[in-house]
Amino acid sequence: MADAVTEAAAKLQLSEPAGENVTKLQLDEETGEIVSKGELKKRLAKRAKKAMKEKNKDDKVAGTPSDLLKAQASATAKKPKEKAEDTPMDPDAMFKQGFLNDVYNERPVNPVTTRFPPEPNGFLHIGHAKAIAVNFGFAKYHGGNCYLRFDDTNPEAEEEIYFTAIEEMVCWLGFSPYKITYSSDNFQKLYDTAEKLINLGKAYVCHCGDDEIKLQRGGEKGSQPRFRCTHADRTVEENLAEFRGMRDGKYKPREAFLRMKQDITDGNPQMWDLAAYRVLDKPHHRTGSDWRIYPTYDFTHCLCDSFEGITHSLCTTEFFLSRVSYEWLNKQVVEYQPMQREYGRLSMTGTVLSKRKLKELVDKKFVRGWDDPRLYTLIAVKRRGVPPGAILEFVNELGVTTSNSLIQISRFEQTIRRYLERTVPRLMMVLDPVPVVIEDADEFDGTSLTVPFSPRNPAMGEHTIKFTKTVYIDRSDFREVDSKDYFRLAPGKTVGLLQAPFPIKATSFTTDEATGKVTEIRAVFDRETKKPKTYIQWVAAEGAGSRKCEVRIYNPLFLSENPASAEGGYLNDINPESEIVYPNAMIESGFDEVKRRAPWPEAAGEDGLGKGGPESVRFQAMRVAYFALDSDSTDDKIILNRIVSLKEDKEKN
Ligand SMILES: Nc1ncnc2c1ncn2[C@@H]1O[C@H](COP(=O)(O)OP(=O)(O)OP(=O)(O)O)[C@@H](O)[C@H]1O
Ligand SMILES: NC(=O)CC[C@H](N)C(=O)O
Repeated sequence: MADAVTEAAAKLQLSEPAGENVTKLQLDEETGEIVSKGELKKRLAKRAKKAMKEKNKDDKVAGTPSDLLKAQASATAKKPKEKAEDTPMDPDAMFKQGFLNDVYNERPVNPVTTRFPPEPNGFLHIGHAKAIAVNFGFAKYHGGNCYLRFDDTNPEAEEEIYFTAIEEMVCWLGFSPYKITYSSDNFQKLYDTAEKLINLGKAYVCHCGDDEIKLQRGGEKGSQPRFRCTHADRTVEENLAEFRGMRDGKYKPREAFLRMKQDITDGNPQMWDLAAYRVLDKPHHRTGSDWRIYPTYDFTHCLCDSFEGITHSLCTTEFFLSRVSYEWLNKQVVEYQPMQREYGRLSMTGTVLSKRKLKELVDKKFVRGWDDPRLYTLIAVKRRGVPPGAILEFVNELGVTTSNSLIQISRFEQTIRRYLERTVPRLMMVLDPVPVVIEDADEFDGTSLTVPFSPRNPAMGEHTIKFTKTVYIDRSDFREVDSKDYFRLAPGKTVGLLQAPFPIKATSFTTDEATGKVTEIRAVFDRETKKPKTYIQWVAAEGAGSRKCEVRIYNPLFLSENPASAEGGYLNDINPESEIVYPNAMIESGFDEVKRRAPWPEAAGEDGLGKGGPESVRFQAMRVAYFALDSDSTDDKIILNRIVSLKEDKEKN
C-alpha cells in the first residue's frame, strides 16, 4: 500500500518539500519508492551499471518557517513539466475516422438524428457507455440531435426505477437528450401500422406453439425443409378480425400472435415470419391496462426509428442480421427510411455484466448494492469516483469498429489513471496512522506551509497545511528493525517528510503489549542530511485541521479473468480481498478545500461548483492512490473509495 508509489506522485513535484534537495524526487520503478534523484541515480547505476545523466539542482534547505514559505512559493512557480500523457487525445477522434466516419459518409445528411434506445429493465453497464458515446457523440459531432428512447415494449421486465437511473447516467456522461421518448408513446400508431401490414397481406395471426414454429423453421439444426403453417393462408379480413380479437382479450398469452409474412425460405432467420405482436397479461408502467397486446422489438424498433426521423440507427453487431427485417418492414409501411448500421460491443473481462448475475451478487450481499464500486454498472463506476470524461476517453481510445472489444479491467484503469493524473489535486493521507513525535520541532509546531494542489498545473491553486510537532505517518513506512535495503523510517534511520522543513530520524518507539503493534515513534529532525534517500507523506495532528476518515480500497471482485467459467461458478471466484477497509485513516486539512471546490475535474456531466455528487470530490493521495468521496459519507464521517491505484497492479509491501 504505502509502496503503491506511483509514477504520478513521482513525476508530480507536489511532493517537493520546502528545501531544494527535495525538488528532485523520483519514482524508483523497481521498488515503487519515491526517492531522491541522487539515490535513484545510485540505484540505477548499480543495477544497470550505467551512470544516469541527471541535472543537479542545489537548493538549500529552508531553515526557518519563513524561508520555508518562500521555498514553497518558488517550488509552486516552477515551470510545469510537459509530458506526453498530459495531452489528452482528440475527443472527436472516433467520429473523424474509421467506422463512424464511413457510416456518416454513407448518408451525409444534415441534420443528423440518432437515438440511444435502452430497454428499462436494468441498470446500464460499462458497455452501454459505449452505446451512449457512439449515439449521442455522433449526433453532437455532426451538429445534430440524439433521442433517449426507452424501448419499453415488454412490461414483464421493465420497472420504473430504471427510467430515472438511465436518464441520470446519460446526463452524467455529459449528454443532453434532444427528447426523451418511449416506444410505448407509439402504441396506437404501431397498432395502426400492424393493421396496415395485414391489409397489405404481409401479416397473419398464428396460433402455433414453440415446437411447431421450430419445425417450420427447419427443425433441429435446420436440417428439414422450411415451410409455413396454414394460418398464413388466412384472408386479410380474417386476420384483421383475429388481430382485433387479440387486442380485445379473445386470447390468453401464447394462444395467438401476429406474424409478419416475410420469406420463410430466405437464408436469413430474421426473415422467417417473425413475431410482430404478442398477447401479454401484464399492465404496462405507462399505459396501464390499455393494451393486452404488445409489439415485439423487431416490429417496434425500425418503425420508431422512422417515426422519429432517425438518420443513422447505430446498434451493436448482434443486430446485423436484423438489418434485413428492419429494412423490409419499413419499406412495406412507412415513407421515411432510416439506416441501421452495427458496431462492436464493449465487454470487460474479470467481471460479470449480466443482470441475473449482478442481481445474485447484490441479493446474496457479496457487494454493497447495484452501485457497489467493485461492479461495472455505470452507477457503480460513478460511485467509485471514475470521472465521466475518463469513460468517454476510454471509449474513444478503443475506437469504434465492427469488432467486439473484450477489454481487461487493467486497461480501463490505465486510462482512468492517466486522466486523473492530469485533472485532480494532490493531498497527503495515511491509511494506517502511527504518531511520530518530533522532539525538537517546537519552533515549527503550528507553522503554516503553502502547498500547490498540483505542481504541474498551477491553475489548480494552492492550499495551506499546518506542520505539527506530532505528525502521523503510515505504519508501513516504519520498520522496527532496520535493514540495508530499506529506505524509509527505522530506528537510527532518516527519511524525508514531504513538504516538511527537515528530514526526521527515528530515535525510539513504543509498542502495545497486547498486540505488539507500534503505538508511537519518537524522532528528531536530521538537520545534517540534506538529501534523504526517500520521502514519505504525513498528516498533521487532528487539532491542526487533519481529519479522520474511513478508506475503502477496492481490488477486482473476481480472482480470474473469466469468472463466469470459473470452477464452481462465478460466486466461487470472488476475491476475498476485493474490499479492504481502513477505518482509522487520516487526511490532511486540504481535503476540505478539495471538497468545497469539487467537481474535479469540471466536466459536462458534473458542471458547476458543487453540482457533482460526492464522487466528484476526487484527488490523488500521494504515494497511496486516487480517491473519491463515497456516497455513504456524512458531514461528520468521511468515507473514501479508491478509484485506482497509482501504478498498475504492482503494489508491494
Ligand atoms: N456491451 C455493449 N456495448 C456496446 N453497446 C451496447 C452494449 N450493450 C448494449 N448496448 C447497446 O445499448 C443500447 C441499449 O441497450 P439495451 O439496454 O436495450 O441492451 P441490452 O443488449 O439489453 O443490454 P444488456 O447487456 O444489459 O443485456 C442498444 O443499442 C445496445 O445495442
Ligand atoms: N437496435 C438497438 O439498438 C437495440 C436496442 C434494444 N433496446 C435492445 O434490445 O438491445
